[in-house]
Amino acid sequence: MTIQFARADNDTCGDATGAVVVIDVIRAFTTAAFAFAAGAAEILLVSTVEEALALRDRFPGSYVMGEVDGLPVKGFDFSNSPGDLFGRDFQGARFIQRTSAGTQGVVRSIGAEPLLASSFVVAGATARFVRQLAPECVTFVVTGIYPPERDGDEDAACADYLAALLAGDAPDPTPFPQRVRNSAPGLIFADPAHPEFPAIDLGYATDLDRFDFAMLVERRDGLLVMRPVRV
Ligand SMILES: O=C(O)[C@H](CS(=O)(=O)O)OP(=O)(O)O
Ligand SMILES: [Mg+2]
Repeated sequence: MTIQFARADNDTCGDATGAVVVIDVIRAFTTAAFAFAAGAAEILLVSTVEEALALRDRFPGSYVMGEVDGLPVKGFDFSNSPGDLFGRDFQGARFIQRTSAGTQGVVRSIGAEPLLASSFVVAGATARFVRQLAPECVTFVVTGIYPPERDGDEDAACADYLAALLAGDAPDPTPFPQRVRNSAPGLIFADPAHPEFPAIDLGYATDLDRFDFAMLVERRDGLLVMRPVRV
C-alpha cells in the first residue's frame, strides 16, 4: 500500500479533502488523549470560549477544558493540561475543548473525511487506524504554526513519525521527543521561569504510543464529536 502525504496548517487545512490528521502535540491532543484514557466518552471540539460555555449549559454534567494564550480560562473546569487530568476518573464523561491551535485546526478542516486528531501519545494507534482505511492520500495539519513566528516542529515531528509508520517503516523513536523539546513551546514548557507552563506536560507530550486508541472526529447535529477508537 502506497500512501501520498500532504501538509497543511490552520490557514490552509480548509482546502484539504479525504483523510486528514490534525496534529497538536503541545498540548491539545495530548490533553484530549489523557481525558479519554481517564474514561471520557467523547469530546466536543469548538473554536471559541463562548461556544464551549454554551455547550456546557446545553449538556449538563459535561466538563469544559482548554486555554487562551496557553493559560487557564475563567469559568472552565480544566486547563489544556494532561497533568490536570492524569490519575482522575472521568468514566463516561463528556468534555468540551477549546484551544488556540489544536481545536481550531479541527474546526477549519471542513473538507476532511475521515477526520482524526493526533499527537505522539496516540500516534501508533492513529497510524494503525488510518492504514486499515487504506486512503490514497493523508493530509497532516501542523497546527503549531501559530502564532505565525512558530514553525510548529513539535507537530511536524509527529507528522514525520506518522508518515513513517504509515509507510510501514519502524522508525527509530529517539529523535522525535528531542524535536518536541527543542520546539518553541517545548523550550517554554521546560523553562522553570514559566511555571504556568508545567514541565510535566512536556513529559506526557513526548511519551510515544502511550495509548492504544486513535481519536476519530465525526460531525453530528452540527457538532464536532471526537471519540476514542481502539485499534
Ligand atoms: O495550551 C497550549 O499548549 C497551546 C497554547 S498556544 O497555542 O501556544 O497559545 O494551545 P494548543 O491549541 O494546545 O496548541
Ligand atoms: Mg500546539
